[in-house]
Amino acid sequence: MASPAPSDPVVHPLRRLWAYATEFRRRIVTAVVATVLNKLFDIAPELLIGVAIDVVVRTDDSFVAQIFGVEDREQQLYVLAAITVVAWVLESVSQYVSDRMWRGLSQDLQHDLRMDAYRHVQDLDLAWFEDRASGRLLTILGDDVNQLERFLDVGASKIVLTATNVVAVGAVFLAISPTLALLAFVPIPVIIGGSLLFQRRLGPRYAAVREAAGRVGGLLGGNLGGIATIKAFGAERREAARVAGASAEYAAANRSAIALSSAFVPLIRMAILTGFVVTLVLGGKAALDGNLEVGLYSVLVFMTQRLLWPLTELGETLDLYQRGVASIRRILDLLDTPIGIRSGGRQLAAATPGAVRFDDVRFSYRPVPPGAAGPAPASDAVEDRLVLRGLDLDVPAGETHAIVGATGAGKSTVVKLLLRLYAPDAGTIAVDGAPVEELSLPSLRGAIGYVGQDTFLFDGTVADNLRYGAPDATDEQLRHAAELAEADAFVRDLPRGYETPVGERGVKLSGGQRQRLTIARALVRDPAILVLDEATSAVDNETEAAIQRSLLRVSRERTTIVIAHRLSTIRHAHRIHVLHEGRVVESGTHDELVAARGRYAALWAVQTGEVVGATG
Ligand SMILES: Nc1ncnc2c1ncn2[C@@H]1O[C@H](COP(=O)(O)OP(=O)(O)OP(=O)(O)O)[C@@H](O)[C@H]1O
Repeated sequence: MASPAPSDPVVHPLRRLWAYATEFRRRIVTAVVATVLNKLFDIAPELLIGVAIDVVVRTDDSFVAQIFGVEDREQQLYVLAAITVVAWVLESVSQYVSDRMWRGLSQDLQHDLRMDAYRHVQDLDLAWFEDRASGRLLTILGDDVNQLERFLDVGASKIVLTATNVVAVGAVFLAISPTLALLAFVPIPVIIGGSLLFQRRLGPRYAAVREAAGRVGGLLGGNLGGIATIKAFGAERREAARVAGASAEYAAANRSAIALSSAFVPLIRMAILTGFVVTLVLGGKAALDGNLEVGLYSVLVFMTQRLLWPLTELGETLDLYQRGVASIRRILDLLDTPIGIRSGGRQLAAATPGAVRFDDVRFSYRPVPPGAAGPAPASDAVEDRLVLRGLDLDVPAGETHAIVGATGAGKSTVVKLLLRLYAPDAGTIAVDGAPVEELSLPSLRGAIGYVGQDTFLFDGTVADNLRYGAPDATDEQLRHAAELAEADAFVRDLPRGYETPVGERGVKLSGGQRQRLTIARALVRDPAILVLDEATSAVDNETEAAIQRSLLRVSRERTTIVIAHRLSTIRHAHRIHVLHEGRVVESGTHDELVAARGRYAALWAVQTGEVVGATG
């Protein structure tokens, strides 16, 4: 979609949608025109009935006789029949066009909006996601987009139909009898006012229904995801009772909304009755007194029905409108969320050497927004929250460096900054001399093979998962990477080898198997920089030793950054950096650091069993 939606929340959501939907404007206008024509042809038969009565009553002085110059009554009726057929056909054609247009629009627009919103969400910063429940996002991308679809499918055309109806029928009334028009229109403000009142009172009840539906959904999602824990703790009955409670609340909320909404149409019917009776009696008297043509009288009686009946649907239409508008606002607000981390313009060469450098990098997960820092005390608070406080790191191309430190020291944060999952508050991070923010995100992330602590696999086959970062990789390349990650042997033993489905999040594999596949997945890309964050923590000692040997081989050809708690796994690194309180406090080879008798030496002593005690 070309033009961005105006981000001013004061602008009405429909105007924002209009601004967004540049490609659809012509179709929207066509749909509106078709709907207006459809309504006009739709009320034509009532007019024609009046004209027919006019023919019967006034014969050669009739309306048809005057306009078409046909004097014979039978011929006048043929003329009328011809006009009726034409009006009927045109009504059908315009209805077809109108339906096709609105339905087509609703499909295309909902598809575009959903995809734009989804793409936008994918580009948003990780920090943004951490502040939001994924359930709410799912609601916007799912329910809200569907709500917009329903509004365009049904609501928008109903609004146009109702408006056209009031204007066209009102014009007929005014032309025939201004006094009666006034009387027939009296119920309209009552109906509209009543509808709005109903809406206002129904609104909170519908909101409660949606809220309750959200709770049921959230509970079901959480329980199905944690089914193993539920079983392990024997909590099935308790959980079933919780779901039953939430489900009953949902039903109760719905019942309360239904009780009110069911009363709407009967009440509106009373208002219509008034209008109808007034037209019937007063119009009838005028006809009897000879002040109103019989044909016109019949038109008015039919028209009152025409005018007022569609208004019974006003409540439903307003409901669709309100829900649609609320959904449009939520979707467009999401689309207007600014992207913090944008792709740069520079490309890294495919065979970039992969030197990594951090210079005086400061970072906190909760940066104080500019201008919102407030007076002096804020700076202390910010200082407290800093995870990295002036980090320097120099990893020359092709070397293997390790980062160690206590849990929570900020080791994973360092590699997340390198991947630009977050942006530093100060300092620079560069790959081969290029600041990461100047690099295109795909080329930066494409140069890094990342194996995180979270061994996330997608619901697909082993081969699908291995190809995730390199869709064009050959079977041979997959096998080679799997061999390096000590995964090939167990994959071959799986029922369908590389074509075995791994299940949602890889649940059909063991923790160690998942970990080995995530390592293989990173190696398939043959990246210039390999980042291993606790990559072997879930495998047994034997497998770990085997993976170590393979990694030693692969790390010779590329820059490797390893984060590990088990120091035995990184003792051969070119350099080891000890992270403490947001800075590198010691750097050197294993032997140098042990000899220096500092923090690293203390950690090493604990792990080799020489000393038992706390370290940090
Ligand atoms: N997304 C986040 N939002 C807020 N704070 C975070 C977030 N991720 C990490 N932190 C905090 O930042 C600090 C550093 O976390 P980090 O994951 O980098 O530590 P680590 O050294 O890798 O720890 P571990 O060895 O346990 O993996 C911790 O205090 C942690 O609580």
